[in-house]
Amino acid sequence: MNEMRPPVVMVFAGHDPCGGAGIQADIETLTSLGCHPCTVITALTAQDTHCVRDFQPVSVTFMVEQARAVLEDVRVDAFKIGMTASVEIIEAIHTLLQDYAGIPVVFDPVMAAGGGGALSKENLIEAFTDLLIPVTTVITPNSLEAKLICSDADSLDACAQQLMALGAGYVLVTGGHDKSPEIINRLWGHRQFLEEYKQKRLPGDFHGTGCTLSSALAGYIAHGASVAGAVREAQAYTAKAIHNSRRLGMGQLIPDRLAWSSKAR
Ligand SMILES: Nc1ncnc2c1ncn2[C@@H]1O[C@H](COP(=O)(O)OP(=O)(O)O)[C@@H](O)[C@H]1O
Ligand SMILES: Cc1ncc(COP(=O)(O)O)c(N)n1
Repeated sequence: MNEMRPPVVMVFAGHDPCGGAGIQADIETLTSLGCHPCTVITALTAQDTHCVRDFQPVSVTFMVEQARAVLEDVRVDAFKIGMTASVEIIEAIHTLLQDYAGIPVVFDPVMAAGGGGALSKENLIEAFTDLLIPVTTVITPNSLEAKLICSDADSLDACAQQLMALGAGYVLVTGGHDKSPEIINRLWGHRQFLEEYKQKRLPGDFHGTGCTLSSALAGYIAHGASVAGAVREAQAYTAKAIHNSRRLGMGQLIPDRLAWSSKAR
């Protein structure tokens, strides 16, 4: 037996059968960073490398049963929340997290797929703001999600301040959707702007980049990194996965999240 215990991250997320986003992206990312993912499926989706065709949330009772079974057995070092699909599922995750306060929570407020297609049939914003953001350590909206959640804010800074006032410890707004030649990600924490990260935009459209970045962030935090340190490392990890993306279908490219750990590539 190996006595070394890897950091454990419990992920709440949906399944993407093309393997580019969702729970598979989370498993690949966390595993290649030396963490052990415990995965609670919130929804099944029918999607390809282009877009989402449909999805079905899982039974809430059964989702809670999945999570409780693991939480009563395994010590978890961080939570990551991705696709939540319904208000009912958000309520259940909120109730679960109440019993595990103090464990860092990385929340990627997924509402739609990057390539197109809703990943919820109802408006989740009120449930996000009332139930998940107050228990979040780091929220990772892309700039569109930040503006949707904070619809009355007139700048990204105002969005971030609003998210922190709701209870998020840190806000990382990602700029993958901005279409500028340079991608700018911005980090706020402790009610103030902390840092801006610029990187060259690689040509192409990529599937599951937000899932990869937020899982990597949860992984580094589970390893004990500070939030600012984890943000830097997670961006480097994501950049490498995107740089090594492969064309598997006719739509978006799929980042190679194993490129990090494999010397053969
Ligand atoms: N074309 C790209 N070139 C380089 N990095 C990218 C590219 N697209 C995304 N990324 C990286 O992945 C991160 C997350 O992607 P983004 O599209 O912002 O999130 P989401 O998938 O949640 O919409 C970006 O902040 C950036 O660091
Ligand atoms: C099951 C699932 N979860 C999340 C996303 C969003 O992915 P992205 O990282 O491209 O925003 C997705 N397309 N499918």
